[in-house]
Order: sequence, then C-alpha cells, then structure tokens
Amino acid sequence: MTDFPTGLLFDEAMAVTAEVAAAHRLEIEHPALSRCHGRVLAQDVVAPLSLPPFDNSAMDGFALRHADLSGEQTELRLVGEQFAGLALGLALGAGECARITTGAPLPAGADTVAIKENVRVDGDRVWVPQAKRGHHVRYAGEDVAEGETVLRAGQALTPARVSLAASLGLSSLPVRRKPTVAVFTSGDELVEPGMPLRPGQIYDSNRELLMGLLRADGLEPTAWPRLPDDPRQVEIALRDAACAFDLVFTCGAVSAGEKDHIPAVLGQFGRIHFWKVKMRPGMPLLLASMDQARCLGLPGNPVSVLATYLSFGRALIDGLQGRVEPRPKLRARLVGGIEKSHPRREFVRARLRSDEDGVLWVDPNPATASHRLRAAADSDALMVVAEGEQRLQEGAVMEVWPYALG
Ligand SMILES: Nc1nc2c(c(=O)[nH]1)N[C@H]1C(S)=C(S)[C@@H](COP(=O)(O)OP(=O)(O)OC[C@H]3O[C@@H](n4cnc5c(N)ncnc54)[C@H](O)[C@@H]3O)O[C@H]1N2
Ligand code: MOO
Repeated sequence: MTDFPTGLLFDEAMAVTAEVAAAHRLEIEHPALSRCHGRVLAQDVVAPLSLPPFDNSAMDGFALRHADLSGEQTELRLVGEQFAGLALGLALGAGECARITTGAPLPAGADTVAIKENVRVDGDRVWVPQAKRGHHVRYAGEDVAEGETVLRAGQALTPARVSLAASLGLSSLPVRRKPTVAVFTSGDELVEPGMPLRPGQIYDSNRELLMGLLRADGLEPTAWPRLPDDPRQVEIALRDAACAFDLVFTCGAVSAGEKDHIPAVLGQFGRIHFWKVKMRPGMPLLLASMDQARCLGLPGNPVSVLATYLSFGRALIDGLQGRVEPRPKLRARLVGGIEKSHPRREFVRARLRSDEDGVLWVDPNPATASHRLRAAADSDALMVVAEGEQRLQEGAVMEVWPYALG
C-alpha cells in the first residue's frame, strides 16, 4: 500500500490523473441527437451538405434581377410567388419579380431581394427601390461548405453544436459514453438534513455539493448511503460500487485520522495512483483504481470538495470521455492585495465582476479555512494562487475558475 507517489505538485498529480483517465477512455456510442447535449464528440464531423443548402431570401419581400434596376424606383411585373418550402422552379425574365418569404429558394435569374415594407404593389405591377446586388440574399454554402470539418473529436457538444449537427441532417453523433458515478459521503458525525442533530453531529452538506456539481456537468450520479467510520463497511460498500460504476467519488476519511479508512481500503483492494497533493484546500486527495472504477477520495472539508472536484474530478470526467477542449479559465485583476505564506497552490473563493471599462476583477473572500462553506456560497469562482510564497498587489492578473456564473 505504500509504493505510490505522495505529496505531488498540483501539475504532477494532474498529469497522473490525465494519464489514468486516458488509459480508461470510455467506449464510443451513437445516441439520438437529443441525447448528445453536453457529451464529448468522439470523431470529427464532416458536413454532408452545404449550409445554406441553396440560395435563399433573408427577408419577406420580392426577388428580382439587379440588372433590371434603374434610378430610384423601378417598375417590375409580378410573375409568381415562392414561399419557404418546396422549390417551385420559378425563373425570372427581364423586368420580372416574384413574391418571396424568408428562407424561400431564390427563383432562377433572381439575385436581389427588396423587402416588403419598401415596395409598392398594384395588381401585378411592383415598384422597387434601388438596391445593392445580392441584398438580402443568403448564398448556398456561405456558412458551411459540403465536405468541411465542422466539429472536432474531443469537443463538448453545446446546444449550438448539436443544433449545427441537426441542420446537417444528422440524427445521431459518435460520442463517448458518459461515466457512471457513485457518490459517497462518510463520517459518523453526519446527519441527513431534516433529522434532529445530537451533540457532536453536523448535517451532511457535501453530498448536495458533489451531487450538484456532477449534475451541473451533465452526469447522473448515484448517491449511496452514507459510510460509517467502520473499515469493514467501507470496504464492502466501495468494492460493491467499484464493480458497477466507472467513477467512485468519496468525501472524507482520506486524511490522517484514526477513522480515515478510505486509503487503507483502496490500497488493499485496489491500486493507489497518488495520495496527497500540494494544494490548499484539498491536500489529502487520493486517486486509485479498484475493480472497473477510478476512485477519487476527496477530503471531507466542504471547500476541499469544491476545489478538488473542479480540478481533479473534472479532469477525470473529461479524460474518460476524451475531452480535449479545455474548461473555461478566465483571467481577472485582483481586488486588493493578498499575501500567501505557504508553498502549496491555493484556491481562493472569490467574486467576479466586470467594470464599466470591460475589465474583469476578482475579489477574494477573506475566509480561507476549508470548512467555511458560506464563503463558497457567497462566491462564484475559485482564484488560483501559484505555488510558493506570494505577495500579490492590487491589479495582479489571476487565473480564475468560475463555478457559479449564470
Ligand atoms: N493530522 C492531520 N490532520 C489533518 C490533516 C493532515 O494532513 N494531518 N489534513 C487536514 C486537511 S487539509 C483536511 S482537508 C482534512 C481532511 O480530512 P478527511 O478527508 O479525512 O475528512 P474528514 O476528517 O472525514 O472530515 C474533515 C471535515 O469535514 C467534515 N465533513 C466530512 N464530510 C462531510 C460532509 N459530507 N458534509 C459536511 N461536512 C463534512 C468533517 O466533519 C470534518 O470537519 O483533514 C485535516 N486533518
Ligand atoms: O487541504 Mo484541507 O483541504 O486544507 O482543508
């Protein structure tokens, strides 16, 4: 149980995590398009058709031939109408125009559209104003050319990307299977919210935190009954979960206490990849493999859960799905100064705000202890403070990880 790295630098531990995840990348599946939201694309998508597929009108009005326009107003003859839907095969000759709606195919010969509001109509006589050639025309292929690669393997499927696939007529996409996740909290002191508290007990808040973070990342985690501080019960529950889930997240019981049984169980029945990372909060973090699962032992302090989930939890989830697109990390200017007197990388709860000049500022919360959940609730980002002792002045440029925007 002792031949594993310990006390890793944050980047070293992230590299191990990425390696472990890449070695256990999940299978490719082809769900219906409506099930592809938030998933990670497994292969490039090449456009089977152009977008728009045909020249069409951007406005409701009249399709015309630009060559017919002369002076401020030109009288044209109305010869038909083309609504969005089936192309009727209309063709315009000299001096002719056709009524057209937004999205309708342009009749042959037409190259310009005059909007309805600027046109006077009297029977089949239509007066149109001067216009630039091609005005209000949307050309075939101007958005996407057939054969072009429009989406890349490793990208996360946002609603706009799924919608792009739909516009190309694709009814499913190759994506990596989403990991199944079991969530455990542990500790004899924990009580379900809603139940009475006895002296020495606290309510279990990490379960909601972790379940919420996972759900916000599009996963469907399963919460297991809370683990008591009993090694045999921890062993049975974790071994059970590890044979049925891709990921097992635990929180608590991973540090140095007499009741911290998770490292011993994972070390005995699985393989520990690392234990303890030079970060704050979150130092006692542990990554292991057991049976078919990757197991991430998050420290029990609530803010440690937040920091280790956003860093290592997400890295595992993304790595298993082959996501190469990085999560959004912003840069913002520090409000006030800070002084850091320890060597670990630190994650500070903070609030983001953008000023009237468009400068993003990050305002650290003074509470730094990892049990102070209130400060996390009052914040919307973690601000990253690099390794080493630091004295940072007002205006210093900081990396920030938003976790609660919008
Ligand atoms: N001698 C040492 N003591 C501690 C060390 C150390 O290195 N040596 N590390 C400290 C650090 S840093 C952290 S973080 C914690 C992590 O300890 P564990 O992961 O073993 O977590 P627990 O002891 O079980 O719990 C820590 C703390 O969090 C509360 N907790 C746990 N689970 C929940 C939950 N589901 N909801 C709300 N609160 C929870 C628990 O009651 C404790 O107060 O260890 C330090 N000690
Ligand atoms: O690393 Mo612990 O997570 O500081 O509180």
